[in-house]
Amino acid sequence: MTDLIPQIPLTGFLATMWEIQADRVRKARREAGFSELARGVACMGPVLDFAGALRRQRPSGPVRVIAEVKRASPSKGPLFPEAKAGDLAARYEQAGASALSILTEEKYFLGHLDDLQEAKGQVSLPVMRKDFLIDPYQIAEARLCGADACLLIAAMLGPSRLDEMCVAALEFGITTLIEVHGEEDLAWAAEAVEKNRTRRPGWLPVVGINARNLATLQVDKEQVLRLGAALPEGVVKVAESGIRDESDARRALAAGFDAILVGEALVTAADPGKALRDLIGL
Ligand SMILES: O=P(O)(O)OC[C@@H](O)[C@@H](O)c1c[nH]c2ccccc12
Repeated sequence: MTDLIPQIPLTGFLATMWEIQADRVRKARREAGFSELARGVACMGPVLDFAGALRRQRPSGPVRVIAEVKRASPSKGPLFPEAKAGDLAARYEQAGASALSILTEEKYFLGHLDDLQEAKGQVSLPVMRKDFLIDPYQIAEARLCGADACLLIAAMLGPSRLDEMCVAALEFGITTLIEVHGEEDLAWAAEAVEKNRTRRPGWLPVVGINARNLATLQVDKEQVLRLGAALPEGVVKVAESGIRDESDARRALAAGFDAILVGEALVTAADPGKALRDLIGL
């Protein structure tokens, strides 16, 4: 897969982001080719079990939280621009996070791949690269920077590219969090999950429902609860975006989600560790 053209028509923020990512991949490839990266990946140690860390063992168990390092967002602007990824990651771990999400997108989220490496060096939790990944090259990059998992946005990739990215992730030994927002991309995700299960029996899929539509950046919290019920069986279910307090977390749990992904409410709190502890109810 060397072409960097969207497989499906993209609008709004997703279209803008595709162009930015395609540029980044072209530039990065000039510095280090794909085969060079793949060789590096082959020398990496084992990954941590991101999916297993999120699955709730009993229905009454505490909510699993993926705590996010996010300096800024396209909708709100700067949130915690001076955040140190390693420090924040360590505070999240101490406060009881089950896994971490590290935004590596530079232009709108003020993240960097170095943040991933820095966070990974400070914690023993599974860490996910959160970005708008469009090419297997970026999955190899994630793995080389210590990621145990990476985000795949179904509405950005379309069905066949999503599947190709899943194959690359399996190859590089990294877990995927497949993110959906609506019914169409949910169907693509379900298809990709089924194919991957055939490729790797026993593979535990992780699917996230994002309350935010990434083309328009609008949030619809009810949509998450509705679509949660439509997720296939045997999938680790993650509710993403707009979760601010314990009542939001409780609603996600009641709707059958295993885990929640929280960024803004933590990074904008005076004490992110305390905000996380309150959310988990420890
Ligand atoms: O900051 P919030 O509202 O708690 O949301 C976190 C996370 O869900 C959000 O950052 C996110 C979800 N999907 C994404 C895709 C790309 C970038 C960011 C995201």
